[in-house]
Amino acid sequence: MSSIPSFPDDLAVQFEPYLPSANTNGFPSLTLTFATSLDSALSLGPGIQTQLSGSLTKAMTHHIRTFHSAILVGASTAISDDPGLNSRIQGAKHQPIPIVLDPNARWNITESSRVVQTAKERKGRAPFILVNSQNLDDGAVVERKKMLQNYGGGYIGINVDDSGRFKWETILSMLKQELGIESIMVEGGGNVINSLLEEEGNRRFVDNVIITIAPTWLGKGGVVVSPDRKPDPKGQYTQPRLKEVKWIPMEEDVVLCGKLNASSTLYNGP
Ligand SMILES: NC(=O)c1ccc[n+]([C@@H]2O[C@H](COP(=O)([O-])OP(=O)(O)OC[C@H]3O[C@@H](n4cnc5c(N)ncnc54)[C@H](O)[C@@H]3O)[C@@H](O)[C@H]2O)c1
Ligand SMILES: Nc1nc(=O)c(N)c(NC[C@H](O)[C@H](O)[C@H](O)COP(=O)(O)O)[nH]1
Repeated sequence: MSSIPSFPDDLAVQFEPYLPSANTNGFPSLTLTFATSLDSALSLGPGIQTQLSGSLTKAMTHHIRTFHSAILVGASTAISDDPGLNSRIQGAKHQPIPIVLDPNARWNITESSRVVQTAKERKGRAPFILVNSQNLDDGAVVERKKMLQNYGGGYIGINVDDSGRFKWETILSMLKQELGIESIMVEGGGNVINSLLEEEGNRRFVDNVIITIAPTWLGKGGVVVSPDRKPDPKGQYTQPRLKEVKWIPMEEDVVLCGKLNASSTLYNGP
């Protein structure tokens, strides 16, 4: 994996207000970062890795990774992209811990997975994979866990809810308590991003948002960012709308920065 040229200082300074800061809600600071097309697609389809960022916005992503204790993706992204989940920016001073949400232990991570190779070469950290607690004793999980522990990673069991998912509240407090994680950069995919943008118990856990918008349409069938409108018990939908918005043009892309946790706009429906 080749190294990415450093991110220019005059651009880096523009992102400072959107970097993690100590959170008052007791959870790690959460940054949502992804690249999207003009039709809100992350990729051409499930399982298809699709390059959207240009070279400068790619460098921006790797620069931002160095400010986070952890980087988090869903199992389908891990399976389709075989990601490194490290920062490949020249002179990276800090590497985030990779976290993968994989309740059903679908990801067959091996010694030759890129993230493990990266950890072996000390260019990044070994991942922690979050599985449904019931799958911790599964033979394949036990083997993979042993392999990951050699490099400082592992598997962590979490109980799932009725829909087979982890609650974000549980994920975030567990990561803080067990791994000492203070900030998390969530990169995708669609399933993970949409669930974070939906309300959980009347709240959302996203603090900062940094979205790269590329000048292209991926067409129907793509993996799209479009959360379900989940009404609260009074039937109201709280529309997530960014505050303190900044648009930063970068070569052919534009990067949208904003904050989500300030009070959101109420949408009363048609
Ligand atoms: N453009 C980008 O910035 C970007 C970023 C990441 C991924 N991608 C692309 O997105 C696609 C994958 O997205 P996707 O939506 O298919 O899958 P995903 O990566 O969001 O993974 C979904 C899986 O993650 C797990 N998961 C998610 N939320 C969970 C929760 N709350 N509790 C427990 N488990 C949970 C489940 O196993 C679920 O099936 C790929 O094509 C990938 O290349 C693009
Ligand atoms: N910023 C950005 N621009 C893109 O054009 C694109 N396709 C991604 N995709 C994100 C990516 O799919 C997941 O975050 C990875 O899976 C991480 O992969 P690496 O660690 O870089 O190897 N991200």
